[in-house]
Amino acid sequence: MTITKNSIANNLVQLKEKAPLVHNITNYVVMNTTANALLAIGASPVMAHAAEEMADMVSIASALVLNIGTLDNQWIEGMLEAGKAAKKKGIPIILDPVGAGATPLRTKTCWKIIENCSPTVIRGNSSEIMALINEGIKTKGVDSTMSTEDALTAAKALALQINATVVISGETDYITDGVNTHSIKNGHPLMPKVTGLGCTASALCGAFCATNQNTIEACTSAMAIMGIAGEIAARSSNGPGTLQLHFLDILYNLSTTHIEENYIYES
Ligand SMILES: Nc1ncnc2c1ncn2[C@@H]1O[C@H](COP(=O)(O)OP(=O)(O)OP(=O)(O)O)[C@@H](O)[C@H]1O
Ligand SMILES: Cc1ncsc1CCO
Ligand SMILES: [Mg+2]
Repeated sequence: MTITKNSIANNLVQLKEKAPLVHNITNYVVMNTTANALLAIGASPVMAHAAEEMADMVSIASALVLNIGTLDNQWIEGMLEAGKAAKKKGIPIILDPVGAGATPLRTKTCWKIIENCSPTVIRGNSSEIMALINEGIKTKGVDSTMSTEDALTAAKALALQINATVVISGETDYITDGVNTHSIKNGHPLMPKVTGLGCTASALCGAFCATNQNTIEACTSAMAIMGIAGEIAARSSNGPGTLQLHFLDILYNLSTTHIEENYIYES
């Protein structure tokens, strides 16, 4: 099945109409930029991680994003509490496996979350996704050293193994449930020079999944909009600093025409 420009544009309209509350347990580096990106797209962000308030916060949220970027034991406890509550409530859970493959704690924690909370979506870069199913892969901190083409076989296997949608970001983004795969060729090489745009992509997957139960279409919409906004923002940016600012403004102002004129998709 093809995911058309029209469905991307409709998903964006639907998101803005519903303005879903997205609960994020995310890292210190990106909390501010992620919250701003969610506001710019039309969602409502909250960042909260205390285990004691997870059930209450999840009870009012429409999606949960678990990002292990600056994890510690208390945060892991909060993520598991939130994940279990979200599963019980039936809202989508997005896992961002930041730095999986860089240290054993990160890879082990991802699997603990997968086993206890069965996430709806995993969104990571190529090294992180490969490391989840191959212990031999070493991630360079939080950055990828591989192409998304290299990681696609691993992504499909992971998706089938855990019954989730897997999204790999990079020059080409792939969105797969193990059987059907969609690819987005939008984006700009300056994007990985801004920290946390991957974390933003995961949060946008959360916002789109909150308002569209077709997970693969929701994630394709999120990745297309990330890429289109990044590409347009890069046209007026001299480097990562201005790109970060322009990205937020373009995200806020993104129109159906922007999507129609720039969407680059392959199935
Ligand atoms: N070489 C590239 N060309 C075009 N777009 C890119 C490129 N690399 C990354 N992107 C885009 O940048 C965004 C972030 O993806 P990236 O793979 O850098 O995430 P990440 O490694 O998890 O980042 P972070 O950990 O800093 O959050 C995605 O929307 C992706 O499509
Ligand atoms: C740089 C960095 N380190 C831990 S989390 C993070 C943000 C991008 O993933
Ligand atoms: Mg990342």
